[in-house]
Amino acid sequence: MTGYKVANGNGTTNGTNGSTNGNKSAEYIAQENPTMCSRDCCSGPGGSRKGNTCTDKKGAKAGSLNTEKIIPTPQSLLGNGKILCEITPEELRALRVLNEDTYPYEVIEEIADFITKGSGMRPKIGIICGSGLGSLADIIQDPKIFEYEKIPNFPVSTVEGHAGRLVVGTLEGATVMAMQGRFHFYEGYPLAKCSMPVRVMKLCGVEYLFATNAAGGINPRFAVGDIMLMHDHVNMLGFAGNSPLQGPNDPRFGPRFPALVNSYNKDLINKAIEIGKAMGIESNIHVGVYSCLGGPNYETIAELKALRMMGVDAVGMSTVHEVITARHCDMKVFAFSLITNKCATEYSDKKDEEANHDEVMAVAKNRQKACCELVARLIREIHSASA
Ligand SMILES: O=P(O)(O)O[C@H]1O[C@H](CO)[C@@H](O)[C@H]1O
Ligand SMILES: Nc1nc2[nH]cnc2c(=O)[nH]1
Repeated sequence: MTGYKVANGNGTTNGTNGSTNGNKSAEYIAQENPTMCSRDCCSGPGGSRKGNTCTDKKGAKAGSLNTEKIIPTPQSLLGNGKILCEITPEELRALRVLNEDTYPYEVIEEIADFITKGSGMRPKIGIICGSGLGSLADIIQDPKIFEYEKIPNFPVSTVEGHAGRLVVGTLEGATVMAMQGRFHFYEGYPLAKCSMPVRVMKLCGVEYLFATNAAGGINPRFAVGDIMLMHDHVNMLGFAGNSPLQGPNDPRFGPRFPALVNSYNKDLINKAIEIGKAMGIESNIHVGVYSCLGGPNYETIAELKALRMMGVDAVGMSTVHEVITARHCDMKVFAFSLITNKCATEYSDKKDEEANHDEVMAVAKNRQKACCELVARLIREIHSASA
């Protein structure tokens, strides 16, 4: 039998070993001493059935605190403390993984195997396409396409401008895999889940992460359509105590306390500057600091002023946790922001100074050619240097 326990009073399940005796049904075993009564139990905390006297001490104690907590399994379904669920062990495992904030090494390995076997490739470069920058994956040759929903244990994209496909193939001779759609914290995914695909990339064989994003320009020298090569970041979600590396550390990925100085590869930044010159867009290329906020709302003027004072040049809602995860597992990182809007740092009633996602997408579409060329040329350099 499974050893899965029904709620511990706040509605969470404690999965330990997912094995069963092979029956179609998996058995849930009710906790012996539930800390709370269910709706159907009594008139104690969470209980609604009149005249049913509960003798549970914990329930009574919680009642005196007047807290309204409910375990999600109705008492009436528990029978002898057991309920039978018509789900297979595989479904049970998938449910567990989808509800978890962390992905065990073995699950990441399974996803990576699915991709390498399905594509017949071990890509060396991983690309994450920012909002409206999905065309970075369209230039991949001989693409093998994996819809996110068909990849086992993979989240799905929910944001416009993020198609939700993984594209594996070659670009300028190098083997690459590109995420046409990333996962954001504001979609409801924990940070570890948002950046889980970076670990998949690592186990597929990826050595270089190219992370791209659409961002608001705070530096007054930046114009809409400019490209900011990231040389550092300010992790606002980290300031708030949130990290993709929270929880038990698996040393097969990296150390418990990774250093993040020099996270953004200087050689790649310098090469990109050279490429920008060769493309004739050097005045549109900057090097700067990106900051990630949780979103989905854009920033207030006071927040933008504060970010500017902190030395931030561009602001978005992504990338930082992906970079942290990539550095943790020792990948080389190149990242850039396409400046899709200028962030106002003075109060104004002008509606056109407010950021909006349609504008973000439109600018990204306009500048996709330059972004694609920059990425392709840099990949060519990496590939020819290693050949
Ligand atoms: O960072 P990417 O995914 O490029 O998208 C940016 O653009 C969206 C807001 O317009 C947010 O998701 C923000 O993070
Ligand atoms: N947080 C944030 N994300 C963005 N993505 C594109 N533009 C912006 C912006 O102005 N702020």
